[in-house]
Amino acid sequence: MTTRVRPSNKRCAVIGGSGFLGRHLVEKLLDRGYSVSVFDIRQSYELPGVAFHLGDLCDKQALLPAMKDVSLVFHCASPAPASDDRGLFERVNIQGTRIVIQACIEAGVQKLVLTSSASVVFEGTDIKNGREDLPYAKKPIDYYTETKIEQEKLVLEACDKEKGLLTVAIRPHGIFGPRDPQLVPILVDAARRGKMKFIIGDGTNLVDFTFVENVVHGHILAAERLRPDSPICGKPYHITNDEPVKFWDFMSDVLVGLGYAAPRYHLPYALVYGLALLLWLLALILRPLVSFKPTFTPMRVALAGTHHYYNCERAKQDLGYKPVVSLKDGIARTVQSYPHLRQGA
Ligand SMILES: NC(=O)C1=CN([C@@H]2O[C@H](COP(=O)(O)OP(=O)(O)OC[C@H]3O[C@@H](n4cnc5c(N)ncnc54)[C@H](O)[C@@H]3O)[C@@H](O)[C@H]2O)C=CC1
Ligand SMILES: CC(C)=CCC[C@@H](C)[C@H]1CC[C@H]2C3=C(CC[C@]12C)[C@@]1(C)CCC(=O)C[C@@H]1CC3
Repeated sequence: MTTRVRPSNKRCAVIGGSGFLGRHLVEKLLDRGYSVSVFDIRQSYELPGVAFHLGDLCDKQALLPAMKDVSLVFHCASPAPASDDRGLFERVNIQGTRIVIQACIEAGVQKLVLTSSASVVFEGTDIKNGREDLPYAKKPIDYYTETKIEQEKLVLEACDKEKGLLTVAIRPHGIFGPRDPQLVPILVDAARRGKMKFIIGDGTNLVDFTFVENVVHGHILAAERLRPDSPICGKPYHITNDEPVKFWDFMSDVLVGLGYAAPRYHLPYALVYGLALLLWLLALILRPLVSFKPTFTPMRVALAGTHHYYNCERAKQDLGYKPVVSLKDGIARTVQSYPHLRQGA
């Protein structure tokens, strides 16, 4: 008779562990005494106690060694939203996630925690205090969102106590913090090119921006509370800073903190959205001839000009979640961490 070795509770794998969120998650898991395998297409750092497995998550044979003797898998890999590559999003976020689930089952993994996104319910119009029971976006605003929806459905539907795989999805929103490759660098690049003088709309729209350590905290709570008898199995959870802020106040705080001027002049939302749509279409048509990436994509304009903030009461109730870093401290720590992006640097 063969006895199956039950994977140790403190052994986990982070798919996408070389990324912004993934690396913060790995660091916190190590602090908490986990041993960690990272699976990613690239290795962006080295840390004692972390075993790197390089490969594409669409390749099950490459994934399996990273899941050996692992009881818990975090899946936080995705192509960057800015890539706007439909084929890539479908391959990685949909087909790849199916493969991740199959690999978890084959490897005897007991828990799978997906990093989804609160944007799975966002269609470009206001969301105020949105709860998890809002329907998925029927008209997702871009391919990234479209495939994040399918990815979340796949993972939550895979929750099967009989088969021994428990799943949960974390839906963060607007993650920011040290080493973020997206929000602050894109913002500073736009400011340096003189494109951050304008406020889109009246500037009163409230949005969630979530400090990365709060997102990590939500993931770890979910992983540790995920048990066959817990109410969290197969459910999505909003994880935010629980401090909705005016989009343009947040942008101004980051810009001013880095020595740039805050945006001042107002432009009508509909005009900017229309222009962004036109530019996006133009870029699509001209793609075979010239490649240019507009800074103000329809998705970014929609995010900059509408309310989108989410209620995280369910995470508080079921996970015992409470943000560990305030927005003010998060912004201060973020600004401090980018000396090379300061005005004049
Ligand atoms: N940054 C944000 O504001 C938000 C991010 N999310 C989600 O959080 C997760 C992490 O995002 P970030 O850390 O911001 O992105 P990131 O781009 O820094 O990290 C993603 C990682 O996934 C890896 N990856 C991509 N394709 C892969 C593949 N085929 N096989 C293996 N690894 C692959 C990349 O190499 C990268 O290291 C993603 O699932 C994203 O959808 C959700 C809400 C907001
Ligand atoms: C229009 C403008 C002022 C752009 C500069 C900032 C933007 C780059 C960010 C503002 C909100 C951010 C955001 C995301 C990416 C970066 C921003 C557009 C996400 C799309 C990342 C992936 C998600 O799942 C949702 C995020 C929502 C907020």
